[in-house]
Amino acid sequence: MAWLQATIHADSAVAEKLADVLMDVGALSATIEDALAGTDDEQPIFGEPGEPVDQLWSHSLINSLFAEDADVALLVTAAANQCHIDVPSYTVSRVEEQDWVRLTQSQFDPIRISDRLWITPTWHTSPDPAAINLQLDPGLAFGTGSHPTTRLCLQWLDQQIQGGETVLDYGCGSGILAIAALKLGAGATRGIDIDAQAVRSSIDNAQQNSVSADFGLPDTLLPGEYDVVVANILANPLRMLGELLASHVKTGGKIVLSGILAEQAEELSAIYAKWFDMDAAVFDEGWTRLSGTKRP
Ligand SMILES: C[S@@+](CC[C@H](N)C(=O)[O-])C[C@H]1O[C@@H](n2cnc3c(N)ncnc32)[C@H](O)[C@@H]1O
Repeated sequence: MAWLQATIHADSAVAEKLADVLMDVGALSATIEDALAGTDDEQPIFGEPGEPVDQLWSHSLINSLFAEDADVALLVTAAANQCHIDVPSYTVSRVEEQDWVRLTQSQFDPIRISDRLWITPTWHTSPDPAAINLQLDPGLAFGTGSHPTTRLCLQWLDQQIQGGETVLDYGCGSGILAIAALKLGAGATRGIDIDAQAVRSSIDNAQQNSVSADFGLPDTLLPGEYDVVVANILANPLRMLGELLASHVKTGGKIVLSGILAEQAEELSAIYAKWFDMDAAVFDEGWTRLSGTKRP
């Protein structure tokens, strides 16, 4: 089996509408990308939870798949007519069927966090069987270890967990931080997420790694103080959650915050300095980790 893929150059003002109409006229899929991705002129677009992104790239490409026997020229023309635009320039190529599972798996290699900590997909053998190995597959929840925000937190846990600490992972996603903390020797660990799918993924991933942590939605979090609270969420929720997160850290305990862009670090650090003696920020690929020690 094979498909036809049309790569369509679209004016950003109509790209979204054109992609929708392509689906209406018979495309099997239509995704919009930055036409300049991978070049010096690529345009990063950042979104925050609760702040919808209404921005599109200035030059967009629509990649649209059609059945092998579809008349792509006819369908693209019909879609352009419905959008009241000239037929855009496009190319058509043939996409052969592949072993998609194998292809996807080949894109995820084991990730080295430190000499002693690796994140390894279940279909790989661990590069260092003597190391602490988290077995984690890409799934429906954020947190495979490949993103700098997660890596920054994993590095902190790797360097700071001594053994026996209680840890709260707020915004647990795949559960990667809670699971890593346990594997590194932490004691009772709790993970919280607003997304029920993330809570389910965390429970599955903990089982996969033979560790036991409690995961739940925010309303399951009882008052109580932890030695460490780690939250890789994004600046906007972290601004609002300061009081709550601080209330869950013991005096002398640690807060670890990630998901913060470098330019947001100073402002976030000032907010959390209300409760914590803040450490110097650590940066990775434009992202920041903040940490601090709770004052009495
Ligand atoms: C960037 S992911 C981090 C996942 C994982 N902890 C990691 O480090 O890779 C952020 C997670 O926080 C969750 N989240 C966002 N806002 C939240 C909130 N207000 N309360 C709890 N969880 C939240 C999201 O659903 C998402 O799973």
